[in-house]
Amino acid sequence: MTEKLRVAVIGAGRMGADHIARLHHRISGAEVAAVVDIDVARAEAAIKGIPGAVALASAEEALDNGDVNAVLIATPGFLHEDILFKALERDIPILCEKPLTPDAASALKVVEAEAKSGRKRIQVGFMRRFDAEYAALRGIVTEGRLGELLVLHHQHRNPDTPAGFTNEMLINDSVVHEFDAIRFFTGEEITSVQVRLGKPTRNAPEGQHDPQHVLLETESGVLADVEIYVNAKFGYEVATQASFEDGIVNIGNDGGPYVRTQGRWGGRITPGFEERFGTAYDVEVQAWADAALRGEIGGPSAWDGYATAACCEAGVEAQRTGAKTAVVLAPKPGLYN
Ligand SMILES: NC(=O)C1=CN([C@@H]2O[C@H](COP(=O)(O)OP(=O)(O)OC[C@H]3O[C@@H](n4cnc5c(N)ncnc54)[C@H](O)[C@@H]3O)[C@@H](O)[C@H]2O)C=CC1
Ligand SMILES: O=C1[C@@H](O)[C@H](O)[C@@H](O)[C@H](O)[C@H]1O
Repeated sequence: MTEKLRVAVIGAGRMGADHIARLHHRISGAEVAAVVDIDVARAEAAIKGIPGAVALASAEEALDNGDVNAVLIATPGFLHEDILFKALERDIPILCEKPLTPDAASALKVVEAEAKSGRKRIQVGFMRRFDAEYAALRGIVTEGRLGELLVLHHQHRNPDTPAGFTNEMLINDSVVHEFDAIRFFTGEEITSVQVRLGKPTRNAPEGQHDPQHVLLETESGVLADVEIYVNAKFGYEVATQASFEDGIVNIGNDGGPYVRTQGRWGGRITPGFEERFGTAYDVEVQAWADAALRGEIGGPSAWDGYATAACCEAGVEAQRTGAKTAVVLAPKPGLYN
């Protein structure tokens, strides 16, 4: 049995660099063995101060490296499929940043390949499941102490978007987390998606309609709505209000110390996802490492990656047509039950 994960991190950009620091400083049972980036200077900068780590220019090279026994994929989503297949072939633990792949057909191919192998190796980076408040809301649903969950209201607000963030990316990059969170809270699949485009902000770049309102339904009829607003300027805020038969639960609203000083009162809004979900990412990666050392996964599976990809596909179609669009899933392989 492996005693330590020797991880190849593929992609050393915003998220990859954050995961490299986490693996190096805070995660036990796992170390950075290699960092891959097409921008080799970036990979070299990322391994500085990490003894024994090497900078490489391709995922193939990393996966062929005898010192590597696990992989964390943090390249843009359209590059995930190829690396996933190579890593599955090597039968090593995989933590794949969301999205699993950018479309349902390719995600299903990954699910089918893993199911054929008979063992789950892929964990998908839906870190919100590891946030204490998300887990608490899921706990309230499963305990049933507030009765049935009826309606979910989600807000997903980013201060701004990186260059090249397209209209579809509001769904594929951002709302994908809400699809997963709604599936997580309810324990159900999403059955339909509708997208409404209202009055846009002047702060959105050319070609991007922001904000958007996404309306969803789950198998038992729970209704959910998501305000996705990615040029909201004021800070990074991701919150949910859940209506139950016997109560209302809010998570993700500004917490932290409420300070009164020098004639002012208030707190701080997190500037980005690294700060808002920093602890959740730590817990996520630790859960992955612990489970991988037991030969298991410790969080959302390739099926979750596939199901959310199918929601995104319906969402992008709904963005275009404005119509309520069904989410149709392939039969779930027994491995994921
Ligand atoms: N869970 C979460 O909250 C978040 C997840 N993500 C996900 O993380 C992944 C990476 O996103 P970011 O770090 O924001 O992107 P980024 O653009 O900052 O970084 C991507 C890196 O991959 C490198 N790269 C591109 N092609 C490559 C190739 N063929 N081989 C090796 N390296 C290559 C780029 O040079 C760059 O350094 C995406 O899947 C994204 O959806 C991103 C932000 C937050
Ligand atoms: O995954 C993420 C980004 O890719 C995405 O662009 C943001 O909207 C999300 O809040 C963040 O968690």
